[in-house]
Amino acid sequence: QLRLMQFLYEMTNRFNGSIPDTNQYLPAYDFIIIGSGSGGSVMANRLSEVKDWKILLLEVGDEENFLTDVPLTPGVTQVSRFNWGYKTEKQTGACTALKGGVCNWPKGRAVGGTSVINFMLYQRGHRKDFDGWAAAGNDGWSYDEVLPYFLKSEKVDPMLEGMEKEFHGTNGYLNVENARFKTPLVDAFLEAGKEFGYQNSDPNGESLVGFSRAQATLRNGRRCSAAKAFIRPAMHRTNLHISMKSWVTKIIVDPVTKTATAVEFLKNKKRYRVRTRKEVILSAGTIASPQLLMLSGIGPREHLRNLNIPVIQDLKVGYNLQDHVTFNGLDFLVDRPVTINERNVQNPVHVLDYVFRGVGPYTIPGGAEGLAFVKTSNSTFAADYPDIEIVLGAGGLSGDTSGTLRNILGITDEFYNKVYKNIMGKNTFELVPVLMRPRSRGRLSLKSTNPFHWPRLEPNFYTDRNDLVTLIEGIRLVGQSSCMICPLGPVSFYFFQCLQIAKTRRFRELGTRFHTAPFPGCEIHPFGSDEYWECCIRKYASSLQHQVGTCKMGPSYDLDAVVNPQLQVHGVPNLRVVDGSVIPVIPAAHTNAAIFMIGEKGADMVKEFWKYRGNGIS
Ligand SMILES: Cc1cc2nc3c(=O)[nH]c(=O)nc-3n(C[C@H](O)[C@H](O)[C@H](O)COP(=O)(O)OP(=O)(O)OC[C@H]3O[C@@H](n4cnc5c(N)ncnc54)[C@H](O)[C@@H]3O)c2cc1C
Repeated sequence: QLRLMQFLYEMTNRFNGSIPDTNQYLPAYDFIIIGSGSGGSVMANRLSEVKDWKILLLEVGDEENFLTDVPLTPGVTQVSRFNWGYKTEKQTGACTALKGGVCNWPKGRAVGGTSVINFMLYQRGHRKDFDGWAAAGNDGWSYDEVLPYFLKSEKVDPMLEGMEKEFHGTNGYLNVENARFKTPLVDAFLEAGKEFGYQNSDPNGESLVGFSRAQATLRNGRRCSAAKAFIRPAMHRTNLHISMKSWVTKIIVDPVTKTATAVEFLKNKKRYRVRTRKEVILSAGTIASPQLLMLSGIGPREHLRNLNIPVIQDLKVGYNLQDHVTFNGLDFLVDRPVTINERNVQNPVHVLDYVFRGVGPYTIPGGAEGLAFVKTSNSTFAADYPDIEIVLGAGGLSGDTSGTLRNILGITDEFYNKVYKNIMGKNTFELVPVLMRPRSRGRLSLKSTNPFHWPRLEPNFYTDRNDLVTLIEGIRLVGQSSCMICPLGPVSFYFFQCLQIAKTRRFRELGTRFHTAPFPGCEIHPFGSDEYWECCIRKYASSLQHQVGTCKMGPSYDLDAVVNPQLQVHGVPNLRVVDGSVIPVIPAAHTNAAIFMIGEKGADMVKEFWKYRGNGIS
């Protein structure tokens, strides 16, 4: 089956052409873009629209392949060369029972960056998220000001379920669809929402709160990565040079003028230095962008001095690290074969459906079928401002017979065998609560001056205890309620606290039961008590891989800011950062959509900036 898929992929590529990879460089380019992830790919496309500008795009990785295309199985890509494979430092209170006692932080290494290995969910966040950015002094970043850029990048499927039309774009490069298959679970999930008094909403519409089908970056049932969306349409422009397998080791900044002047990189063991006439655009992502800044002398003075790096600009690079934590492993058994597991999708009919028609279970993005944005009783936010997301996964951990999902999460075989072995291969699905508004902040710093060493990653999950309490509330919504008396009334949010999704009518009809095998190491606590869930979270909860914030955007009076609202590095002319690292506060959303938006807006800012300067837009 895989060979057939590969053959067809290669045929398609031969027809569409591979991305041209340059080995010949001009001495200078107008713009040098470092990293072709979601932010960098949009920049490469939009800046090369200006025919007079010469653009160089440098990327460590290479082209995606037929395996990365399959929406259902992104886990497979994480055991491939497409993953940087970062791991955090050991934390005292998080990921303690995962492999090596660390959290896995996969990141994409490819043209298209992390959008080549991610779970493809497309979702922007709440109006208040962006209004909050603007209120912190980031002029131009309020919801009303960023919405046009979300719409600009998007090409929505006109058949999108529950779509609020005015919140979707139709002429962009990035395709957004629902999966071309659904299990009965997603209808049960939407019905559960209604039973709780929630609307079935468009997760990118006016109100974020509610239950919905997942929207995803898919094109005709296949992954629509940043490379497919933004690089392929631009790859034959003569003013855009793309260089793959090119590892940037340093940005050259003049120590006197503090201006970014060139970029150094390594390709095929050869070292290159290429100059910029206008700007270096740093889009290497939340981990590599701050690392490169610090290696280039831009970062916290004391930290750089300790490593003998000459300090060019003292900025709080690497602070403000934020992420969404999530608790996997809440599996539910059902009597009927309505779930997706590795065994039942191997049916050749499903494979052929996917290969020839782009339909069937293989089109479900990462197995995620539904999303709910809800508010817990722990929240002090306004009623329409959710603090927990619940993702409906059409399969459970017990269906992970190959071990791929376990591997991503960093779950040990010992844990798996104790909790899931006796239900392995049975019909299960999972409900995954995600903490949407984390208050804990982590830090990224250098371990050495070697650009090929991973930096030190310290997420500091749950250092603000409120995060833990909210996540426990999230678990109670889906798994095990402690509520005895429901304060029934018009405010459905309170009512919701006392119910569990799996006990609603449609789920009951499917014969849904919560799998209650206790998690090893936590049996000492009464099952379902706060102490029990706290223990489970600290040992086994992991990340949804939404790390952002390490080159925080903020005005000049914000002492923690690294870039200004124009995305220019404070005090360093000709250097901008355009990727997830600039996000000041993580939105209540899967982060990719916001980063495409940042790319679109960043490109317009660059065009506007150079309009009235030499060799601007003609
Ligand atoms: C497993 C996983 C699942 C996810 N699922 C979702 C989801 O369902 N929905 C969602 O919205 N978000 C999801 N995300 C998050 C989302 O994909 C990322 O936030 C987003 O893609 C990051 O974009 P970026 O441009 O900031 O960085 P990236 O896309 O990571 O791009 C950075 C690029 O820079 C390159 N690079 C790094 N260092 C160098 C260097 N020194 N020289 C040259 N190039 C370099 C990298 O190889 C990479 O291509 C997921 C992430 C992961 C890891």
